[in-house]
Amino acid sequence: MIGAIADDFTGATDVAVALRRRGIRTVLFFGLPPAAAEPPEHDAVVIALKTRTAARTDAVAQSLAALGWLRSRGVRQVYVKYCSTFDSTAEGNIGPVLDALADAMDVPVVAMTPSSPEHGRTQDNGYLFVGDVPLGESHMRHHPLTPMTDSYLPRLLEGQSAHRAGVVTLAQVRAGAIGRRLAELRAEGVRYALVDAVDDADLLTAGRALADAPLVAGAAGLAGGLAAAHARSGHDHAPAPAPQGAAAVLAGSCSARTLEQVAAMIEAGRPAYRLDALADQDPESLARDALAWYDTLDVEAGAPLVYASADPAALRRVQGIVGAERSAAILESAIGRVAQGLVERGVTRVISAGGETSGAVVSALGVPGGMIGAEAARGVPWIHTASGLTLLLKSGNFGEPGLLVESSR
Ligand SMILES: Nc1ncnc2c1ncn2[C@@H]1O[C@H](COP(=O)(O)OP(=O)(O)O)[C@@H](O)[C@H]1O
Ligand SMILES: O=C(O)[C@@H](O)C(=O)COP(=O)(O)O
Repeated sequence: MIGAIADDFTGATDVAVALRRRGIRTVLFFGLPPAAAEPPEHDAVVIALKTRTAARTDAVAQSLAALGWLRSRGVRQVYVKYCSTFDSTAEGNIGPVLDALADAMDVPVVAMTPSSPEHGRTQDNGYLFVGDVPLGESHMRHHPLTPMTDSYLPRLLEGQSAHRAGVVTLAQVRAGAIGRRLAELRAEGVRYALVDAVDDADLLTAGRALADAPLVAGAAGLAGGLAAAHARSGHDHAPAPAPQGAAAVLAGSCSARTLEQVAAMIEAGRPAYRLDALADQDPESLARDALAWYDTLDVEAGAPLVYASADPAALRRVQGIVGAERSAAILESAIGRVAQGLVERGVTRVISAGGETSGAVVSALGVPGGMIGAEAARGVPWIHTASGLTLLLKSGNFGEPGLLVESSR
């Protein structure tokens, strides 16, 4: 059985659906599952944590607790899911969490890659690319919480870890030499092996080579490679019907793709309300005003959008005046409260854009987990919860420009 520990909620849905696509029955928990949790029959568990930007000690403690839960359930392989754009700060948590898990599991070498070619993320010679652009020159340099300005993965990881990092080159991957290279790195005392992968075939090769590794890390791409190696069936599941019910969209991502999707909602004439942390720094009153606006809407107007998303210039202005962490915390808290208010008013389909934002929404709604349903976009599945709510937690950069409009019809 595979057990994945994801550092944010959208990443968790992304890795869960990568497993499910290969016929692996996957249960998703938001937060640490209770000790006595009895999920339906499954082959994989994904535990969604909100540790990407948490304090280090907290991120490590939560990840170790998740490891303990997974081990108590007999998990054979642990997968640490981080972002395909390696989102983290210099004080970030990818290194410390991996250090702690590898120590706890006594694993000498951990292979990993953020490569996810279907989303345009590829790793070559240890450098991460977003499309044709090195990560540090991509739009990720403007991220509100984890601006990425370096593209060389071993340096990024070593900056956060007590251990050294090396590369398994594309030539070694394609020559079937991953195992040999891992043994070499281990002999040199290098703990982390960043595996080059520029297409899906490379990820399948890596998945086969790592099928028995106790601890592996990366984005959803390599999890898909491992899933293929463990697959119950080689086929995608038949698409389930898209959910129905009153919908609302909440957007807190400032990623380039989300900005396009927010603009598409506004262009489509959907009612849209902007949460402005410059005008009001009290999450409670921000949310109260947004809900008062919602109460005036005509149901015929279509599913509404409540958003904080801002372009890089507007974001810099807010962060300069209110502070980056403070403005993010205010807006996440406000969006969580809006989500609660919307559900109290009868919304049953909650669509949320952004990883941190989705964590805030799901936590405010108190949803313990769910089953993975149809994909509204690649890596963006509907999540069916026991309470009857359906959730779409969209990674900031995922989905076509029309995704928010279409999923909320
Ligand atoms: N206008 C804004 N000013 C300051 N921070 C913002 C603004 N809009 C959103 N944020 C914050 O930016 C962060 C975006 O992160 P996240 O939701 O993870 O998006 P992504 O998936 O694109 O990384 C959130 O913490 C959110 O509250
Ligand atoms: O790996 C990815 O790109 C996603 O699964 C993911 O983690 C995205 O995070 P957010 O952009 O913060 O939603």
